[in-house]
Amino acid sequence: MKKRVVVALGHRALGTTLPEQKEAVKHTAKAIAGLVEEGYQVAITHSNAPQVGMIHTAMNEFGKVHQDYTPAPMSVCSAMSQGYIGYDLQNAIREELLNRGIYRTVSTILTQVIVDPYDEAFYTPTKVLGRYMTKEEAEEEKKKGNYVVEEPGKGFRRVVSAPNPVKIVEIDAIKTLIDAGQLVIACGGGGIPVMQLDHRLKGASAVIEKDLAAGKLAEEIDADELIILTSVEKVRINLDTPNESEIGCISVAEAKQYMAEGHFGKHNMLPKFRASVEFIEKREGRIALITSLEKLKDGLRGRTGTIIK
Ligand SMILES: Nc1ncnc2c1ncn2[C@@H]1O[C@H](COP(=O)(O)OP(=O)(O)O)[C@@H](O)[C@H]1O
Ligand SMILES: NC(=O)OP(=O)(O)O
Repeated sequence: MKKRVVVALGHRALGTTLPEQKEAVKHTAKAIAGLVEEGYQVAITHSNAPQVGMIHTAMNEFGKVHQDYTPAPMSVCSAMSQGYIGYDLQNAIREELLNRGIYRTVSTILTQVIVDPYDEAFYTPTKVLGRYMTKEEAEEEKKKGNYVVEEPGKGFRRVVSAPNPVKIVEIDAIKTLIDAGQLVIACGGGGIPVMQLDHRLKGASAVIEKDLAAGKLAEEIDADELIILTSVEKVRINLDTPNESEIGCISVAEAKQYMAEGHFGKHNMLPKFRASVEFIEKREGRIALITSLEKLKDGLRGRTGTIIK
């Protein structure tokens, strides 16, 4: 039977601006096409923090100049980021597959992810987004009820909540496409965060960690492997200390120990570890691989990367 994998693409796989993205996805598509050639069933998810910040700025700041342009909440900006990224990514993968003589439909599913309105994250927004602002602009944001944080020497930035993903709304559509052997891009940017109010889904002002959503997706489609492609070949412990060292192949128990010891940042490596551990613990035989796009092939063969099993 074909191995089923979820690939979570980080910042490096996408770039930020449109010209950067157009170039980056060509490179990314080669890695994904390589997986397809090797016979993997692939579902893809991706980062969106730089893009959603850019879209949010565009939507909300042009309103000051053009009065007909109404502001868009974060959830709508998340939806736009899925389209903005998915469009280029799906076409780049489709093209790369065709170059290799493989015809396969690649679709982006606009995906909503339910979050808990009482999630602790809503009380303490910590996920940094968007451009740097001046002190005056930051004060304006605060008056609107938004949260900002100062990065010393650089300026102020918006911070939003990063609640846990609870349920993927469009999971049946995603499963149907995967079961049909098609490639799916889903839960982009962690999914559009929504709160369930009876039959209604209401957008939440938040951005879900894409690694946690990738883990949830991997669990829901019963994947065999969770592959998190970031900008480093291996995760490190004791970062920026004389004892810094790379993590190779480890057990879930070791991964948990490193998490408990506080080796990882709340919004970079910790979600990758949390997603991996939760995914692996649910079924025997699963693997999580954290490595760079360039090292994917070697990582799959167990030759490099941080591997948790
Ligand atoms: N413990 C760590 N080991 C390796 N890299 C780390 C660690 N902590 C932070 N980083 C940094 O985190 C970055 C990747 O995080 P991030 O950019 O948030 O992920 P993503 O690739 O998913 O977008 C790397 O570029 C690396 O410099
Ligand atoms: N949604 C999300 O986690 O995006 P980043 O990976 O860009 O932070």
